[in-house]
Amino acid sequence: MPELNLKSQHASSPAVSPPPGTGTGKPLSVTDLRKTYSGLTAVDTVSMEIAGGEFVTFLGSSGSGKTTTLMMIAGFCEPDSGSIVVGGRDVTRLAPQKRGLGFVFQQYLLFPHMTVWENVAFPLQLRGVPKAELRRRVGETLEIAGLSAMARRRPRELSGGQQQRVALCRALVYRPPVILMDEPLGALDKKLRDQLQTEIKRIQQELGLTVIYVTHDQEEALVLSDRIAVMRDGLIDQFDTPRELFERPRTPFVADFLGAANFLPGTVQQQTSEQTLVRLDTGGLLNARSQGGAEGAQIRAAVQPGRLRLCTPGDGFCTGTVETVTYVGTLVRVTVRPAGDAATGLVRLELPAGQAPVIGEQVSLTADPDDVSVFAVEGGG
Ligand SMILES: Nc1ncnc2c1ncn2[C@@H]1O[C@H](COP(=O)(O)OP(=O)(O)OP(=O)(O)O)[C@@H](O)[C@H]1O
Repeated sequence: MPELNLKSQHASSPAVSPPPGTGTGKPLSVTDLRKTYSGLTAVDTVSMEIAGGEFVTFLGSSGSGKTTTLMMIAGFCEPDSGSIVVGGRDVTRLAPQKRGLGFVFQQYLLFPHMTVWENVAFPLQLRGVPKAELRRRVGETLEIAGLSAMARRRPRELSGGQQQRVALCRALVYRPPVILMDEPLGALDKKLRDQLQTEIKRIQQELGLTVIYVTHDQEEALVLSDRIAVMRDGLIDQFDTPRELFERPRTPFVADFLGAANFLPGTVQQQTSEQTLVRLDTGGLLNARSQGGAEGAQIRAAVQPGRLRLCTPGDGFCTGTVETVTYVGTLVRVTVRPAGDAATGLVRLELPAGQAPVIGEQVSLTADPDDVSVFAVEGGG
């Protein structure tokens, strides 16, 4: 893929000058959106406010309601109730083509008999854009996506990644106020995905687009998004920045889905307004910043593998024996069998490779209270 020099252009003049009033993404708000399919609730009162120019991702496991929510915003699926407002205009009952939104799906849906140029020009022709204007816009859009040299090719003469970029161009070319993308990189291999993620993010920032993106890939969501809505069973568990989701997960599901957290069982020993002191089932004491409930309440303390550290014996909240050590580039993944409680299970750590312990070594573990979240155990006092 040709390296685009959008960064340097960004400071002075954007690579594409957005037509007045249409180039920058518009805000979007969704209120109490709900959809059921013969008794099954696919989306359950989803509400959110998205700012103009924001990149928002719906992240969740299969069947959590991501696509249904996106399709309701797009207009391809009628909500049972709720409303959708784009740039101050209520579009809830409008046909998809009247909402003026752009779409990019996993299937590229390019016209096979048309060239790249013709595919990208198509939405402008539909809208009756004058020829000179059309030529300028198609040319600019292809350039942004690094496709100018391929304008005369047909889709079958392109790689999967190139075809997906054409699909992206087709959505970008008429500068919609919001672009909706449903797993657009789902069919591509990892390397191409990484490349295109960078391209999508760069173009989005360059043009100030509002993007709503659907994926079940946590890493992709973290790389691309200003904010992520983590969905489960048709509801948004948490809608926050990647950092907040990672550092302050509000539910065990978010802690687990975002970072494959360790969950350590214990009881609240002392609760102050600032901290929770937890007596772990393994015997040690662990401080957490978040609220854990009344003293004696059963909880689970969640901490991400990358936030655990090795420490000198006696300083940590738990000791244990190293069971596995796996090198992953500059990091090492370590599992530790904690002493004191067989039910706690293995604790997973991610350490800089230079700090790797050896299998069989006795280690002590510690964590900063800011990195520990505490969740009540349902029915647990
Ligand atoms: N047309 C339909 N008819 C009946 N049930 C549907 C229909 N579309 C979706 N569902 C159901 O609604 C729920 C949410 O589906 P949805 O496709 O929104 O989930 P998703 O999070 O996008 O999943 P995936 O990642 O697998 O695409 C699922 O239980 C699904 O089976």
